[in-house]
Amino acid sequence: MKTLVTINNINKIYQQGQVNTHALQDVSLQIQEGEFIAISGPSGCGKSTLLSILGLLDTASDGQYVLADIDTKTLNVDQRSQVRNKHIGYVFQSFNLIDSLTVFENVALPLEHRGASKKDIKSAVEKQLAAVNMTGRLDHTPSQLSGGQQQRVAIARALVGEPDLLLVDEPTGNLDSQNGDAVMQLLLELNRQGTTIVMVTHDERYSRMAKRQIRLFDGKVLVEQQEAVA
Ligand SMILES: Nc1ncnc2c1ncn2[C@@H]1O[C@H](COP(=O)(O)OP(=O)(O)OP(=O)(O)O)[C@@H](O)[C@H]1O
Repeated sequence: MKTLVTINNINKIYQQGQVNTHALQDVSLQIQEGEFIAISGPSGCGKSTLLSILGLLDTASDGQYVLADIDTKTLNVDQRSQVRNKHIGYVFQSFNLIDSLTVFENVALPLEHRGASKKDIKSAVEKQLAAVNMTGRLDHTPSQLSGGQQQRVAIARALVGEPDLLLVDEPTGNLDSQNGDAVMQLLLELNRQGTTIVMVTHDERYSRMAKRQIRLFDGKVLVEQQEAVA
């Protein structure tokens, strides 16, 4: 299996006035293609910080992050957003869909940023919405959808550019248990089809479904468990 992510001794220190918060302390991690990793741990332990660094939404204070053989330290701002657009899909707890756009337009956004043709956008968006079982809602706006449906559209948007890595932050956090279960089943199915997933979750039930579980505590990796390969 190919290594997709290597992080070595990542530290993240937030500075706010006189106060320094050491949110991540010497975290090292390798992610292979095809893995499904759940990151859990108590509130404030650094889960979202780690995910934002993996997603190139934030930078580490020090340490190394290599994504798809690219040393991210060498990237300027434009290159970072290009690498993010090409290699990463990000799903937020609060969906982050744009309500003035339709479902189709929301999912099309990453491809429009890449300058893809209208024809390619149409076929990729329709394929992705079918994969999350949201065909038939193309012209709705997000506010006309249930929370579970909005999260499925957000997953379609994250996957439409065929990223190498899907990062999901508390994907079920704003959903009732039925919709949460459905989103989790969708993520498991996407992983079975080959998508590499890193998911932050508070929910033990969901973290146990991942093949590999990482527990953070006070910004450090506390325990790591991996499902035995039969
Ligand atoms: N922008 C910021 N500025 C200052 N401190 C921050 C910032 N973001 C996070 N922190 C601090 O860094 C630590 C880790 O925060 P983080 O959001 O990564 O935790 P978390 O495990 O995702 O928490 P939760 O489960 O509550 O979402 C916390 O102490 C938090 O207060």
